[in-house]
Amino acid sequence: MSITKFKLALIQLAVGTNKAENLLRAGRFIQEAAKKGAHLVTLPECFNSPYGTGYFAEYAEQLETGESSLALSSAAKENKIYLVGGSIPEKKDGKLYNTCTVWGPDGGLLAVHRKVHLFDIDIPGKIKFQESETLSPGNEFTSFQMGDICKVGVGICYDIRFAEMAQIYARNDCRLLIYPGAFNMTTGPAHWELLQRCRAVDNQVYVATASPARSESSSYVAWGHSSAVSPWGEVIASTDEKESVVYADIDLDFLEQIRSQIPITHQRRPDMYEVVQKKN
Ligand SMILES: NC(=O)CCC(=O)C(=O)O
Repeated sequence: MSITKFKLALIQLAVGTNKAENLLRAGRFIQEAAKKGAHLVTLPECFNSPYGTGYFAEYAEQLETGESSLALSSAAKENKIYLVGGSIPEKKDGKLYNTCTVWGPDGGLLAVHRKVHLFDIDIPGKIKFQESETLSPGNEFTSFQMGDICKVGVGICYDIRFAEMAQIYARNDCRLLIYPGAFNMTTGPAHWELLQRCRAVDNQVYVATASPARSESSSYVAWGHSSAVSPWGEVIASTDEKESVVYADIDLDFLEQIRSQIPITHQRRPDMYEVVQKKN
């Protein structure tokens, strides 16, 4: 019989300018989460580097040889967990990406997600951010199979705003969507929880986010509030802005119950509308 319940840990890491220290801290929290029974652990967006276009080139690594990949692979293996490695600035073929790697309990690389939707916004007097000044977008959807438990879809931060991507993951059998992310002090209070609850209710899936902890002295001040939301749209675990680990119990029987009670999957009208996946 396959497992239908497991513990998810979301590490809201205090990320600083010292990469080695970021990796060490992440390793310690991963170990703590595994000891507390987490089967799947997630780090935040840009967990090895401060988040900002001025930092990406300096902190970027190649996935095959980088110290962050090595640290994540070892942490997954030593703690026998599935690990969504937040994201890091990646250098590949002369370009930079915002990239999430996923590791299995044997330390093997299970999936690579390069942020598909770059965070380019301009809210006058509040925040202007242009990831595309230095980063290139990824061009693939990314999911991974967590043993025989469930399939998990991966997006990075701004990706959560694109409902079609979540719909495609759900249609492809993902029951949990994970978004390492770093919303800010303008869009965070307005949209962070709302978007997670929307993606969860629309698709009847669990949705989880992991943010860096807030640092008022950073050039980009993160909102924090790493959370998990159930397919009912309820926030089942969350935190404030400080460094912490959020634990959530994922219950796939509950998810199936909701899907059978409100069977929207079978009630769609493809004769009237359709979301089409054009790439893998
Ligand atoms: N790092 C990001 O993609 C930030 C996204 C964000 O803050 C938003 O409002 O969307």
